Amino acid sequence: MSQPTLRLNPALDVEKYAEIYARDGLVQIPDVFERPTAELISEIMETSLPWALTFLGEDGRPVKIPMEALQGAGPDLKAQIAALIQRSGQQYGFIYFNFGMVSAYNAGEPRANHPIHPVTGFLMGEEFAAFGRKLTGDDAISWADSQATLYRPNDFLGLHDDSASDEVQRVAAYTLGFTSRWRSDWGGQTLFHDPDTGDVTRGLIPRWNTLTVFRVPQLHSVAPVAPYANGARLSIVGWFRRDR
Ligand SMILES: O=C(O)CCC(=O)C(=O)O
Ligand SMILES: [Fe+2]
Repeated sequence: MSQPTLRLNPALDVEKYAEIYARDGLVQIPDVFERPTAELISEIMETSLPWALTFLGEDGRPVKIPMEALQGAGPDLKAQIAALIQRSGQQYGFIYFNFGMVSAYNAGEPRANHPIHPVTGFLMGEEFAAFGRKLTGDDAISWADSQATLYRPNDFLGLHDDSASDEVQRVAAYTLGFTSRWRSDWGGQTLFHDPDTGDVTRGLIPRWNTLTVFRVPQLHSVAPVAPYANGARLSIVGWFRRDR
């Protein structure tokens, strides 16, 4: 069977979406890939990524625990997670599964010919950067980084604004949704917060084959996935960047 071409859906009306981005600093683009391409990426995410549980550690750095190590994990991990949840009420915190696509791509892991690498390469490449420039109007965008994320019931990403640093210069955040079935009371929405009132100005349900792009810095979070959610929230997330 021949592989579908990795490219954005040629039918996308980028000018139309650029107007929305300029007006709102946030735009959602459905059918971002042609269906066979989206199905291929979905299948890779559902079946073959070596996920690691990641959460913000006490020292402010992410802790990462490979999925297979979780089976045998004992009370120590449970205590670490309980402490993270406790801290997240006072300060920034998160817990979800991830797979760092760019570092894996550069290191040839989990193996050199893993099917996710062409996806990472596509997102790092010129077609996606050019799309980012056209969409945001920022000509300095030179590439996009990426990580795959999986949220189970109770996973969350606390309030933050994606502020850039000198080494990591973020123009806009993007998420590529690959959640195929979601109920609107299952949580997991990407939430945008009014900094003055705390009201949620937008709450975007997890979707499939949908690209969301938003200007940063901008306050946002991922709502905790409901304990009774019957599924996982899958996406690829990253930033259009101007460093490099
Ligand atoms: O998954 C999302 O909807 C947002 C992710 C995000 O905000 C981040 O990774 O910084
Ligand atoms: Fe973010």
